[in-house]
Amino acid sequence: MIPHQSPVSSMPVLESIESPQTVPLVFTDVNVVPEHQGNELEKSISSLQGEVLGLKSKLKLLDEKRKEVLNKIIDTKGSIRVFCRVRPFLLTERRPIKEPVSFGPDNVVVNCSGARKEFEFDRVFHQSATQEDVFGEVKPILRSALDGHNVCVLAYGQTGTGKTFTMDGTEEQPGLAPRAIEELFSEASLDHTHSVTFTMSMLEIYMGGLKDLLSARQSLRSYEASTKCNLNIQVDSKGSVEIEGLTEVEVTDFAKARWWYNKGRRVRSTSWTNVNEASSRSHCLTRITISRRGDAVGSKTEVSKLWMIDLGGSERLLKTGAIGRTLDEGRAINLSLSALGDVIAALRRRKGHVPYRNSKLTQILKDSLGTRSKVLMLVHISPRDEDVGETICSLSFTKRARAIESNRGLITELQKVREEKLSELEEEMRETQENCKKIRERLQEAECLLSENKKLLWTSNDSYQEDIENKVLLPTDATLRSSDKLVKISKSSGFKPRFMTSTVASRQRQAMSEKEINAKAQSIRSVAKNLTQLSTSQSLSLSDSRGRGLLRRSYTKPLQAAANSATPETPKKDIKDKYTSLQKRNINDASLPKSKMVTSSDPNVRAKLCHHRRRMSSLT
Ligand SMILES: Nc1ncnc2c1ncn2[C@@H]1O[C@H](COP(=O)(O)OP(=O)(O)OP(=O)(O)O)[C@@H](O)[C@H]1O
Repeated sequence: MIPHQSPVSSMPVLESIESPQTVPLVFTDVNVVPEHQGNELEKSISSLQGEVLGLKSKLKLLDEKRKEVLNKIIDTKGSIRVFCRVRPFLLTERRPIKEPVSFGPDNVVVNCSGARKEFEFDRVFHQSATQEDVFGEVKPILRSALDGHNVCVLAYGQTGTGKTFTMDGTEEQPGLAPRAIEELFSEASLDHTHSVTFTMSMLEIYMGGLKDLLSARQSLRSYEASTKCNLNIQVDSKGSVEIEGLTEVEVTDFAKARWWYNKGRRVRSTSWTNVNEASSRSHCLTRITISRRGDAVGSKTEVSKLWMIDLGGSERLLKTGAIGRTLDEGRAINLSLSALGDVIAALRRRKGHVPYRNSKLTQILKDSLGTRSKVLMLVHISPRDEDVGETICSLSFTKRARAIESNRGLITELQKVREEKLSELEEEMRETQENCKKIRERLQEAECLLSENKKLLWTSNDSYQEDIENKVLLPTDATLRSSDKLVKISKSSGFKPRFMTSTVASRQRQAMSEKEINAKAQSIRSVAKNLTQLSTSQSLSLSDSRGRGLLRRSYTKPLQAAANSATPETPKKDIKDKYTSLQKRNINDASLPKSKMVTSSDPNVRAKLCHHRRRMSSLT
């Protein structure tokens, strides 16, 4: 392995041959990179390349292991996990003397008309639980999505119990969806063996129809627009579900994803009900499609989906005071929730026939609610005594889902074995992740060093080539004095290896281009000077960025001063006259390149000139 040192510092030989004189001396080459250095660089590069390859394959193996262990953990815990979140009392709500709902870490007890009902969950989030606490439980399942599994996170519950709060959150307390998207990007950025891309879609199931929330048409925010949506649900031969015509946007970073997500949320249908001021009247589905491809040649692309679903409120229609369309919306929501319950019940009984076709919701989720996928359901309940009836309904619904993987029937002995297995797996997972982290860090270092060394080698080869081409061979003391082609230079004179300094040819080229720039800048200056006296609304374009740089340096202050002095009191006619005469001069000035001609915001004038869009202010 190559020692960790910067490429420039990989020249200890220079230090060791210091002269014993009072002024310490170091030596460097003049004409060419010493052969031994070039060889060292090449050796270092090939060794680093080997190391990078080795680390990548190690990382791949560890990643496979991590995937396997995570899968085992999720399977042991249950591929359908059900959590319960209890909403805190709102400021407007009266707190009862005896609260009807009490909870432990993994159970909820509801007291209703003297009867006591108990429900078990994988975890219960109390009123004081933060968004971060909830996200902590969702995180591992996101890793599964990146590993190629379809994942479904569903927020279920009565209207006004906090489903939207959990999924979307607020600016200060972001919910699961934005946190999950951010986590996906951060995890993907750590993956050195795969390239990962994300696309995003959002849709709403409203009154039994599908509404594309990211479509340009939806900005109309009208009901009519939604009914015009024509999205068909298709299932391919592999059982993968696709929605024909659904807008899918590629999101390259978290900021973009967040922007699209907020756009979709704004379009969602909400209306006022007795229970919630901005009640969601539909199921809102956000889909992140993850495409993951290995770096190795011939690697296949794995595609998986992460669904984040804010279900419409399950509700007793009379209680919400719904009439007219709101009543219809409530009915549609309840129908599809009941279809979802049926699907889950069928999966639980492992029945051959699963009634996916009974609602759009279950049709869409067909490939994400099955055996190979991971499901996380968050049931939301209200702490109020007025809501006890709905609370029991919601808890009973999720009890069906949980029963698919329920451990209730297991005897204590078996449960103990399961717990032990889980803690072993979790320990294995921690170790694997730790190893992955170490290898990733070393890989990053090696890749960085490799690219620096390559750059160095490339620069030195390039300089060498230039010198040969121009037949410039400087006679030096060094060539005479030393067989290893070194020359004395003072240490204090800012030592640089030969291959890091400019060559004669490049210096000549630089001098020539500077001359050219100066000439161009001279003509530009005269134009700019006149121009700034006119108006700041007029524009100038320079095709030569180097000239622009020069102009910027020399004219920043005068231009600003001129712009400031071009006060609103300056008579417009005067400006126009001056400007027109200047234009005539410039148009006739053949020496002035077209791209440097002056243009005006006046359309009549502009027609005669080149099309320049850059504003004067952009040059300052
Ligand atoms: N955990 C919580 N902490 C603080 N406020 C909450 C919490 N959960 C919900 N709320 C508040 O309760 C109100 C209702 O929540 P939200 O709109 O999320 O309910 P919902 O279940 O999505 O309702 P609907 O089904 O009608 O859309 C909101 O004002 C929300 O801010």
